[in-house]
Amino acid sequence: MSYDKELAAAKKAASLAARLCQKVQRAILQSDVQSKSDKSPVTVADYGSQALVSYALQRELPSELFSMVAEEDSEDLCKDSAQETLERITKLVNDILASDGSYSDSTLSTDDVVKAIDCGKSEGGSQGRHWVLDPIDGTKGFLRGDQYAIALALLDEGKVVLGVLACPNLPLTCIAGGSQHSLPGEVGCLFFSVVGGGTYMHSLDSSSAVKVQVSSIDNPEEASFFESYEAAHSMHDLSSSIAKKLGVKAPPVRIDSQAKYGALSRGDGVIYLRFPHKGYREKIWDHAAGYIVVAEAGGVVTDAAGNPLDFSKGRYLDLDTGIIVTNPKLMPSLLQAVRESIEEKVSSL
Ligand SMILES: Nc1ncnc2c1ncn2[C@@H]1O[C@H](COP(=O)(O)O)[C@@H](OP(=O)(O)O)[C@H]1O
Ligand SMILES: [Mg+2]
Ligand SMILES: [Mg+2]
Ligand SMILES: [Mg+2]
Repeated sequence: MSYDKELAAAKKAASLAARLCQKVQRAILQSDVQSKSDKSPVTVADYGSQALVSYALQRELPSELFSMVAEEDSEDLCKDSAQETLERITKLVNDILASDGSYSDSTLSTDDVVKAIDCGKSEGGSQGRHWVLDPIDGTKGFLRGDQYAIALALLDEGKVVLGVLACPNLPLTCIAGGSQHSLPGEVGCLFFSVVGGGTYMHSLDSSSAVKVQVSSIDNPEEASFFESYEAAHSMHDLSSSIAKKLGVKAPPVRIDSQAKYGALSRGDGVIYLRFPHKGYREKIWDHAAGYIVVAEAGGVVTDAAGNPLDFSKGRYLDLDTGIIVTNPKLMPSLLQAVRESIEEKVSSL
């Protein structure tokens, strides 16, 4: 099956959203940031990005039934106290569309923006097609001026068939061994994959793509690994014990967001370890696009027990303890190190 028009629509939608995020990140205001009910941050750019992607996908693919599973909703925006914020988001969305020259026949009202955001309330599942969107993955990184991603994927009958990952602050050249702060040189990458078609990357400012592949390193001593910058999102002590067992020598490369999947897909590092603290449930939008970008570049993504990720169960991923990513050669020894480290952690409690 061809997903050409869906891919073109997804790339356009994610690129527009990336432009909005870049504009906000350059001049973030205190009033642009709110706290959600789970205490996590959300900004005008998260909402604006979600509205833009939703709107652009529906304009680009008018004949398709539209279903989207996305992180944000308009509940907090529809409170009286948020009217100004909603107006600011609406202006941002219209400004980006105007500067791009897209859809010049229409200007969005605040109601249109709320509707576009709330198109993301689908439950997903194993039947039909569903877009999966994280409008800003790594909002904490975005607020620090570090890495973040606009992550958009398409589920078809429960399988991820397409993914686009826009990473506005990711250098075009290798980041392993360095920090996530932008090195001199060009930043802003867009990764895209369609099932069976490989993974490609280009600069956010051009469309000339190169095919990327995960690293083929099979000696852990030469491997470097990625993990969350935020210790609250992943247990750094557990990943350190796994890395030690494997014989990894390099220190962890800590960066925010699914930019980790993008960087791994082009061989910047060989391993990504994610072990949330007890009780956390992973959402599909935090992994769908990253998963296919890595899988189509030849990598393997599983839970801590080695099971493939199942995106067909609704808004959450049901999985065993954590997510691990590497190339096929390293996976068996990584799984063993994970198993042993988890057993040691459990027996020390
Ligand atoms: N306690 C927690 N444990 C694990 N992940 C968490 C978490 N709290 C938030 N997250 C998720 O971690 C994502 C960021 O991942 P990373 O640590 O790789 O940058 C967040 O995405 P958002 O920024 O889209 O909300 C959020 O979904
Ligand atoms: Mg969030
Ligand atoms: Mg996220
Ligand atoms: Mg997000």
